Amino acid sequence: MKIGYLGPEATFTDYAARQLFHEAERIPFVSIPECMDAASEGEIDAAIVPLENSIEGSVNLTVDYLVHETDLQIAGEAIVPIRQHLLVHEDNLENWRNAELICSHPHALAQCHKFLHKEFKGIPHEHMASTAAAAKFVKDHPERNIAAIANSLAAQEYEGLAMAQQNIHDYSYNHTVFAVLTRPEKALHLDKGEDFKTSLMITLPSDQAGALHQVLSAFSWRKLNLSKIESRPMKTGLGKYFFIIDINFKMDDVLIPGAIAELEALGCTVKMLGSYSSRKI
Ligand SMILES: O=C(O)C(=O)Cc1ccccc1
Repeated sequence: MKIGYLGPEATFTDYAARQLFHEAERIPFVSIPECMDAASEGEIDAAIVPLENSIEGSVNLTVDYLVHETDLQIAGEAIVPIRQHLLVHEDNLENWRNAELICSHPHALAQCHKFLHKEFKGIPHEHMASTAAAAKFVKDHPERNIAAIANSLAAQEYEGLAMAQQNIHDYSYNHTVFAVLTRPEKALHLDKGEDFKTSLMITLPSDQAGALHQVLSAFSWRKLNLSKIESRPMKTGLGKYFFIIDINFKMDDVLIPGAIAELEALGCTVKMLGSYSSRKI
């Protein structure tokens, strides 16, 4: 089995992939869209990508690409604790406080905002495609006093890096949800998690007073508990949004199909994004 992930080696996504698929061939991709395209085109069996973070919220690139650009479905999710560290080239270890540039994935930089504000006020940040891409960049440029924010796996994998500061994330409860995405027809066996979820993308009929209220009541009177409701721009004009709704319930024959039929009768369009189990790793 071939599993694609946001690379290079030693990203948090790679860590999630290693935990979820012990035997699989893991293939790194330089960006989330490239990884998802490879899954859509059948080059890989599944794509693992970050979906949501407890500090920063949804990974919009993943959500938008999933909804607008692919027909992939969520086959499972894994919740991973995130610990961020400051990595420098070992030649610069003594001098890490004078680093002239801090690079990482935008979410990692945001998760360490207080630390960066305290230790590196006024020092520029450079956004990279992933934390491990930043770690590799620092490893490849020993002549520059620069630092990466990345995980301990990256500190081990990229020889020449040293951990200047450990656990620099601002909040101890820092978790990311990684999604396993597959083509709809692909049956993928994943170890069952503790919880089940069903995710829907819903667009409301335009200019109808109380439409969102009616949508929510379709779930409410069926006692379908929602764990997320989020709006994202349709990208077709200002003020046009769709909703992502997560139901804490596995797809069944009665309740969820009934709710979907009710929403469609209200004039909503509904797209199933997946019904899957959620695991903590
Ligand atoms: O960049 C990585 O390592 C990723 O896997 C994406 C990410 C970035 C920050 C927190 C969690 C996941």
